[in-house]
Formats: sequence, structure tokens, C-alpha cells
Amino acid sequence: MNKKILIIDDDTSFSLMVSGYLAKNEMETTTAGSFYKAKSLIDKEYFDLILSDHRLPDGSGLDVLSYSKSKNPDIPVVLITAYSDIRVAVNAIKKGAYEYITKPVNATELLHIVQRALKSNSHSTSLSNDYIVSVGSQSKEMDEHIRLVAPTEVAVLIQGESGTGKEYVARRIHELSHHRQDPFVAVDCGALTTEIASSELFGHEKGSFTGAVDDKIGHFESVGKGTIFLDEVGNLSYNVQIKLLRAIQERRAHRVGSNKEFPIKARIIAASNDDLRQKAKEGGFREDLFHRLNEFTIHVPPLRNRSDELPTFINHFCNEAAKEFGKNIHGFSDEVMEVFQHYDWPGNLRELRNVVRRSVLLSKNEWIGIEAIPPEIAEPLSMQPSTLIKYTEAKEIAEKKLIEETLRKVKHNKSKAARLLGIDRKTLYNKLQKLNIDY
Ligand SMILES: Nc1ncnc2c1ncn2[C@@H]1O[C@H](COP(=O)(O)OP(=O)(O)OP(=O)(O)O)[C@@H](O)[C@H]1O
Repeated sequence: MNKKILIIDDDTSFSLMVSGYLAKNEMETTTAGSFYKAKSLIDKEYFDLILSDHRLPDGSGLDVLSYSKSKNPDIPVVLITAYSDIRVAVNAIKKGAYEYITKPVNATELLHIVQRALKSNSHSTSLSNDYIVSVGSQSKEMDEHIRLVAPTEVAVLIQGESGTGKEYVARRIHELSHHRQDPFVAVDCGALTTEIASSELFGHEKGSFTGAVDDKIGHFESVGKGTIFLDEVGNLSYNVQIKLLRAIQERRAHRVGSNKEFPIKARIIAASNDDLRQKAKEGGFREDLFHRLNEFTIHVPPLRNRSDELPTFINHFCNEAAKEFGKNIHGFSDEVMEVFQHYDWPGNLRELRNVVRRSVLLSKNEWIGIEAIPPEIAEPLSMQPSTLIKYTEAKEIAEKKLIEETLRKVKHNKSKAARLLGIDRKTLYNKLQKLNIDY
């Protein structure tokens, strides 16, 4: 049966073009021009994949993402963004988007991503054989730790920014463990509501809540002695944290709405891209659970600190893409390599991989030149038309940092913080909201 794709974009001609292209490739498409329309379609129909523009007239791609995740976390959502919105894309991945595509959208790239997303069962990832063992000074220690911890039963917490390769590290640990024959299941906790998270993890009995139309086996039950990877574990709600803690302590759990218990044998690997210890200290995450999950921490360094490994990753992604797209590419020009070394890669390895793949696709030469690189990366900052946005962003980042530091200093006493900052409480509250600061 043809796969059903929902395309959300207020640019009708773009939607029609994508729709026609996907239809030619045996997919069934439906289009929506607004978040409102998309919601009503998601409520009524089943889609195998959702493709959404980030900027919608009445919302954003992130709204689509969280709405779709709250309805069915298994449906992959792919976001279309402008390169100047790369931080939005990074954020979307954190919140459970399958992938992002940057504009201008290239049809072949789009089709590849859509096909890959449709093939992926978002949870049970097949084991990789393309893991690059780190050689750089920054990450050597990380690989030593992986090797040490893999054959043990120790619960591992992986800390690192989005896109640094935390899931890859988890899969690597599983691959080197005694349970490599058992399943590896990745659960993206970032986007799950309490109800869905409980049922994803522990399963549910038919009728236990609205929407529970059938019995469902949870990941802890289906993974057996394998590895369960809890990505963005810091985002689990308080109730689910309690359930998880109990399950780990008692090594038993039950499906939502059932009294029958099942044993928990899985190895747990958790990951977080913000500092979970700090979050636990500040009360945003249960400390007892934190200690259970964090018998050993592995830090995955950001790509900007792995410059000695950058060429290895570039080569790897370049060869991978050249093979996949059937192109004869030797590599990148010295100029591009230089530019890559100076860019700070906020989306880390995922961003690098996407940039490399796209340039391989677009390049007409065997050596990829600067013209195939997104201008936001290729041009010095001062030449970018979006400099103004960057300036405001920079101002907000500085403001946010100052407020966060002050709040920490005064142990989150808002009146004291406002006094120290020389602003009134109301202004402080406005800033906290506007800058998205946890308080
Ligand atoms: N060691 C590695 N070898 C080869 N490719 C890697 C490696 N680590 C990461 N990657 C590449 O980087 C991409 C992102 O990695 P991964 O999904 O593991 O990151 P993450 O930190 O879990 O991201 P997020 O926090 O956003 O979920 C992968 O799709 C893969 O292509």
C-alpha cells in the first residue's frame, strides 16, 4: 500500500511541487496550508510521515511536531527550515523530529530523507557498522570509557549537546556488550506526554485511557535483556520519573491499567543534552532517579572541540553520500575544509553530515568547492544578510546568561535576583518568559 504523507506549508506552489514529486514516487500526499488545518487532518487520518515547513501563518513546525507527537509518537516528522534557522532545527531534533531539511529544498535529498524516514521504525534501530571510533584528543577518553563500561551491567548516562552522537554511543555500548544479540530500542522521551510516555515504556491494557484501543506491549517488556536507550530523559514528567525509578529499583513493572507484573531485565542507557546533575540539584529532575541512571557518565564532546577529527568525519560522510547518490566525488577543496574548521557547528555531527550530503548532491565537480556550501557557513559573518538577527540573538544570549547566573547565585530568589540585576520583579518575570528561562 502507498505510504501517506502530510505536507504542511502555506506556500501552495511549493506544496504542490513536493506533492507531485512524492506522488510520482508512489506516495499518497495530502496538503495543509496552516497549523490549524494540519491539526484537524492529524486528528482524522493516519499518516506515515509528516513534512512541515517551520514558518506557518498560525504556528510553527515545532507546534506541528509536538501536536503530532502527543497523538502518535511513532510517526516521523521532518521539518523544513531556512539555514538561518539552524538552531530551530537543532531544537526540533531534540524534541523528537526525525530530521530537518534546509531550504532551498533539493528534490533528490528530500526523497532520500522521506524514504529513510519511512523505512525507519523510529524505535528499533538496526545496529550500525558505520560507527567511527574516535581518534581525537578530546574523544579518545570517551572511547576508552565506552569499551570499559560496555561489558558491564552499569547504568550509563550520556551527556552531550544535540547531534553530537549520543545515540551512536549508546548503540556502540550495546554492540560491545554481552547482550548484542538482544534488541536495542531507542525511546525519544523529549516529546512524550505523561500518558504516552508511560504506555510507550511500560505498555497498556486496552481501555485504560482514551486512545488505548488495543493492548500494547511497552519497550521495557519487548526489549527483554537488550538495551533501552532513553534519549532526553530529563524531559520525562515527574509521574513517569517515579514509575521509572520504581521499575529500576524493583526490577518489575506493570502495564498501565493492569496489575500483572513483568520482570525488567533491560540495560538502561539514558542521555541528556542539558546537565542532568544540575537539573536534579535545582529540583527539575528527581535526584534518586538521577543517581540510578548515572552509575557512570560518558561525555560526548561538541564538534567544535573535535577539530582534529573533523576531516575524518567529513571523509566518512562524503564517501557515504557519494556511494548513496552514485556520484564520483573525491572530497572538498582546501578552501572548504578551512571554512569548515572555522564554523562552530551548533548542530554538531548531524549538521555536518547534512551539509556534506547536500554538497555532494549539488556538486558538479569531483572536488567540492565553496559554491556548494550553504552561504551561512561559507560567508564570513559580516557579509550575511541575517547579521541583524544574529545581533539580537547575541544580545538575548548574553541577557539569558546573566539572569541565569544571578538566579543561581541567589538560589532562585526572584526578588533578590531582580534587585541585583537592577530591574523590577515584573520586568524580571517578563524576561524569564521571553527568554525561556527555567526558574
Ligand atoms: N561515531 C560516529 N560515527 C559516525 N557517525 C556518527 C558518529 N556519531 C554520530 N554520527 C552521526 O551524527 C548523527 C547524529 O548522531 P546521534 O543521533 O547519535 O546524535 P544525538 O546526540 O543522539 O542527537 P540528539 O541529541 O539530537 O538526539 C548520526 O546520524 C550519525 O550520522
